[in-house]
Amino acid sequence: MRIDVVSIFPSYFDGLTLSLLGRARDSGILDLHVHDLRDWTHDRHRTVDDTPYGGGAGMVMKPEPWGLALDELTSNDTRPTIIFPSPAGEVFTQATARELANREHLIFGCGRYEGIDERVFEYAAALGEVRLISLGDYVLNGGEVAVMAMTEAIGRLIPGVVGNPESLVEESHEDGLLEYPSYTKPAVWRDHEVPPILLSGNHGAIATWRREQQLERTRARRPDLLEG
Ligand SMILES: NC(=S)c1ccno1
Repeated sequence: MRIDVVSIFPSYFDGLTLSLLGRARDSGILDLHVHDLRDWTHDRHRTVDDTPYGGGAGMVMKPEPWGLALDELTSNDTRPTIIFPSPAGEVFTQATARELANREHLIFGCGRYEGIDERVFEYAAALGEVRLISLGDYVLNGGEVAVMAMTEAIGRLIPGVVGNPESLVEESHEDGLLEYPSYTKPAVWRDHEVPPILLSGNHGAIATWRREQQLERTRARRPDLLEG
């Protein structure tokens, strides 16, 4: 999979050289490129924003640099998926991550200021599948943090990125429930004991207990996941 990220703060993504995704990039499993939107400006000040038509506070990202960036980044392929993090977008879930992990080419566009000129999304629709996606109902200062989160959630699902694919199965949201609690040595820590069932060696009983824990935690913390 190829991922292109466009931002006015490309150094935000230095963290994507570390750990699993860093190793996936080094091995060629993940072909990730981070770009500075200002590289597609042509004025002395490398301007990417201007005042909003209709008035209002703040600045809006100009369409021209985005148009040039998208033209260049989509020139070699069929129809990439072009994702813009936005509090006005669909909510990102594990199902979204699984869906997008099957794409060949993702382009992430990080908005800043009061957002990107709406015509960029209209223009991009002719170049690929456009998705406005939100991490949740809150506002960030820009899309970079959201792209870091989405890139990790998607990247870890790409075959070969995580050493043991089994570890991807029993995770929160993989089966629509929250994951069960995990424990490791010592069996007693500061008078806190590991649940005895986990020391029993009875794998059937352990599996049943873990499922019960998943349901109990989901009912308590995320009852919405059990509706419908
Ligand atoms: N909630 C999201 S993803 C966002 C992006 C920018 N501001 O909020």
